[in-house]
Amino acid sequence: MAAQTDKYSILLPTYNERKNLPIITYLIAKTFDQQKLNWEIVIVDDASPDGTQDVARELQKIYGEDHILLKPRTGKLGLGTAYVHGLKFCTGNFVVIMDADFSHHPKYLPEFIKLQREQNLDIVLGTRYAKNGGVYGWDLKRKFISRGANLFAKVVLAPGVSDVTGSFRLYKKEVIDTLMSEVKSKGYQFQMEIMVRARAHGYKIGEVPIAFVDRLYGESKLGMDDILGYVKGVLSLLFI
Ligand SMILES: Nc1nc2c(ncn2[C@@H]2O[C@H](COP(=O)(O)OP(=O)(O)O[C@H]3O[C@H](CO)[C@@H](O)[C@H](O)[C@@H]3O)[C@@H](O)[C@H]2O)c(=O)[nH]1
Ligand SMILES: [Mg+2]
Repeated sequence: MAAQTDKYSILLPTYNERKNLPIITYLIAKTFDQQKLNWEIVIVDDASPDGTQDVARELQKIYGEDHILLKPRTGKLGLGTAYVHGLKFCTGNFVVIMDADFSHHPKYLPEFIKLQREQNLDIVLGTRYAKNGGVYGWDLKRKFISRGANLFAKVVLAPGVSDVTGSFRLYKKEVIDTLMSEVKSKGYQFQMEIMVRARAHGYKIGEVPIAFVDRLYGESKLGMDDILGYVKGVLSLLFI
């Protein structure tokens, strides 16, 4: 049931997203305003040298400090802890986690919300690996690693979802609070661990196919250590 008091907190971790932040904010604001839904964006910026925080402060003037919350940290402390930090400031009863670089396009948000409401889901995840989903802009190596990571987790842990490493997700607030308090990993296996724990809780999960488009500039820092960390992470979850 859709409640008048529903509020959506969009948790946006940023590192050098000065160019992307204004447009992504505009599209998120437009989406929620059109649907007459309460929203806020919680920006967790890790002292980006490109001036992302100056842009965030400008956006606060335009949209209001009740809509744009800036919760910076003093250095680049990583994505996993950025979520933990940002979550403390979310006041909505739903939390959306997404990237700020347009790999996760706001155009999918209405579908996430609709599906959640229809089935009273605990989690809705964006999947690249179901019909009508996809990945664009990655080289073969990164595609292979991502597919391999998902297949490995599927075979070993049977998480029951088609994309365990993606991070475009909508959660009920109490659900993400619970999961975050349990999750141990901080690296690339973070998203996977969340889904495995969600399954262990028996949470109701739905999927929306998304096209993941890689950012135009910069490159991923994914390396051999991350891959080994991921494999260890999957195996360590065998006995939760
Ligand atoms: N605050 C903060 N934000 C960060 C940091 N590192 C990255 N970010 C922000 O987190 C988002 C994702 O970072 P990317 O560097 O663009 O990640 P990616 O390589 O495209 O990886 C994506 O796909 C993976 C799965 O295939 C996902 O696991 C990952 O979360 C992300 O969605 C962006 O909004 C970026 O600005 C950090 O240390 N601190
Ligand atoms: Mg990216």
